[in-house]
Amino acid sequence: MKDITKYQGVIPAFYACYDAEGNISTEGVKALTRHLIAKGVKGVYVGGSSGECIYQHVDERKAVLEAVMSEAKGKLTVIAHVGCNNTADSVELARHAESVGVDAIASIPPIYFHLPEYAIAKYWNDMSAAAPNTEFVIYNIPQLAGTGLTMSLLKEMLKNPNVIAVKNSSMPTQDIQMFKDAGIAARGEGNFVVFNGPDEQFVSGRVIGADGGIGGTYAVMPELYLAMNDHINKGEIKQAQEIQYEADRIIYKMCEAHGNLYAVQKEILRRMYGLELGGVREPMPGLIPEDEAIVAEAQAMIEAAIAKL
Ligand SMILES: CC(=O)N[C@H](C=O)[C@@H](O)[C@H](O)[C@H](O)CO
Ligand SMILES: CC(=O)C(=O)O
Repeated sequence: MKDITKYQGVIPAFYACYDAEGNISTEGVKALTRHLIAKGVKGVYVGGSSGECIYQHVDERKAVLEAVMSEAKGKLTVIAHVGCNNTADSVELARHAESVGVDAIASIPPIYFHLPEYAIAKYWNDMSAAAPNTEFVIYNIPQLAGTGLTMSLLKEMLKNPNVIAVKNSSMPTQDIQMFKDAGIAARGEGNFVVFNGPDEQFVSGRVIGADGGIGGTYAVMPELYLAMNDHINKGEIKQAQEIQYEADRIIYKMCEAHGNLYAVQKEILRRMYGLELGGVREPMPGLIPEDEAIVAEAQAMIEAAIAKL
């Protein structure tokens, strides 16, 4: 039996942390890691979409993961997203992730070219072979990757015993149940995990069977997701739903800015906790002066929602 309890809970997607010049700030990475440990989250998902992985070099991604591990080892479940869109770099990151002791590696499928399933499976399995003692999480995010996880591809991947989970960011919550059923059919109850992706439906995802969630807005308001998760564990759906509605309104507010959602969230963390995590890398749009009111309003909404818990 695998130990899947380490994946059951609230796992914030880690934000890219930059200094004033836009270089990786390992100090920022460490500070954000300590901040999330203090908030009581289950783990972190490093180097995914929120980590701006597609805009970072291999060496930068290694430095980020090493800085996370220096604070998180033994305290958090660490899942390292290692996909780079070419096999060689992804394999290098997978090997590195295992060497620093992560719990799992994860990857999106190759993006841009729509490759056949056998090529996607080989891409993932090559990474997994470079981290043979590390569990593997399939990241399904069809609206951004341009390729969706099919049942035949999942079944092919389930032949690899390291494949422990799907992080599902597609919008139909029924996909969670479908992937989980297939995983359990292959591995047995308690041996396969599905993570909820869309934060806006964390409660629905958990209710239909997601074991936990990995999300891009957890780090800015972990209290809300931790409370939703606790309510769901106790069967208190109405209370969980009320917090979900608040979280969704906050997300919609943050998305009104000209600047990218991650830029908004990092600015809110700076204002609330003094965390200096920088902006976002171009071509993602940064904050502009007109975003001030939206940032302030979103921060006030977060503070009010936390105060109500
Ligand atoms: C499309 C996308 O980026 N999805 C993320 C991961 O699943 C979510 O966590 C979103 O960041 C979140 O739901 C806000 O829209
Ligand atoms: C949101 C998320 O899961 C990611 O950053 O990849």
